[in-house]
Amino acid sequence: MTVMIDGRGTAEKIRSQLKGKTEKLKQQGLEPCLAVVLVGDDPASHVYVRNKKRAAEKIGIKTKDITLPANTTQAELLQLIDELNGDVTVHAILVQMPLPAQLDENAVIERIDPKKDADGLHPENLGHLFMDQPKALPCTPRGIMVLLEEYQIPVAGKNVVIIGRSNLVGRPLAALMINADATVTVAHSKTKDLQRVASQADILVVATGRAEMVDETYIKEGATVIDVGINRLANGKLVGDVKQASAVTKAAYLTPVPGGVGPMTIAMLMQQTLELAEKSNS
Ligand SMILES: Nc1nc2c(c(=O)[nH]1)N[C@@H](CN(C=O)c1ccc(C(=O)N[C@@H](CCC(=O)O)C(=O)O)cc1)CN2
Repeated sequence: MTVMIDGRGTAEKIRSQLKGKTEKLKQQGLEPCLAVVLVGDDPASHVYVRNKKRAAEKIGIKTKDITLPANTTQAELLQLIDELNGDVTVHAILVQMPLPAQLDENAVIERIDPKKDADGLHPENLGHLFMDQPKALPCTPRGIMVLLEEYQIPVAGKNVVIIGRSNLVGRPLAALMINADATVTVAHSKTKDLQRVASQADILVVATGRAEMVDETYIKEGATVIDVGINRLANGKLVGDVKQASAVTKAAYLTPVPGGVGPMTIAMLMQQTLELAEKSNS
């Protein structure tokens, strides 16, 4: 029988621990503050940002909300980031992705002070991760590692296959897995015989952005399957990149969608905000 990995419950547990940590910081005179920058009208981004602000509020983290129109220029956004970098009351900065097409995401991420990089996506922080000396970490990959730890799923010596090579998930997760002594394969749209590659995995992470693409033919008997996808179907139903009903015939562990990796991304963002605030004080 497949164990469904409860990301929502794990995130809730982490959030309640973070609440205590926030209270302690406040007693020391430090009020942790996360700046949340949202540009444009992408409906999913609005939902995620709202959920992030709610999570912060529940924990006691202050947010500074900046919503900009879809026609914001690169110069305007960079100027805003410069202001947030220089604002001593802001400890962490998050720019919600994706940005409208006229904006250069990499240049925006690079402008954020690495010491205020809530998403852990600045090249300096990715460099520290690749050197196995992590500082701020990308939130979704970090959340996946915490879930594996929580369910005592060993990583060292295991074959890990990650389908997807994005800067947000695939690439940093590969580094985290290598640092945890896994043998890692990163597969992508040009990978030949993907089913054969995927079915070698003890831990299969799917981040393709293609609804229910992966079924039991990609999965080794007894594997752990981590579904990073979030796709809204025409009928409004939310599904992952893994066909869950098919995956349960093979997987020993599986993350659901919703309620798996997504809530962990937000919990890790909160944890990182507190860590950055704490470090700003030392
Ligand atoms: N700056 C960033 N942008 C984006 C990131 C990121 O980590 N940093 N990741 C994704 C979106 N994302 C966070 O921003 C995110 C996506 C989904 C969830 C989540 O909790 N999903 C729920 C379902 C929510 C729904 O009803 O739609 C779930 O899976 O249970 C959290 C965060 C791209 N952009």
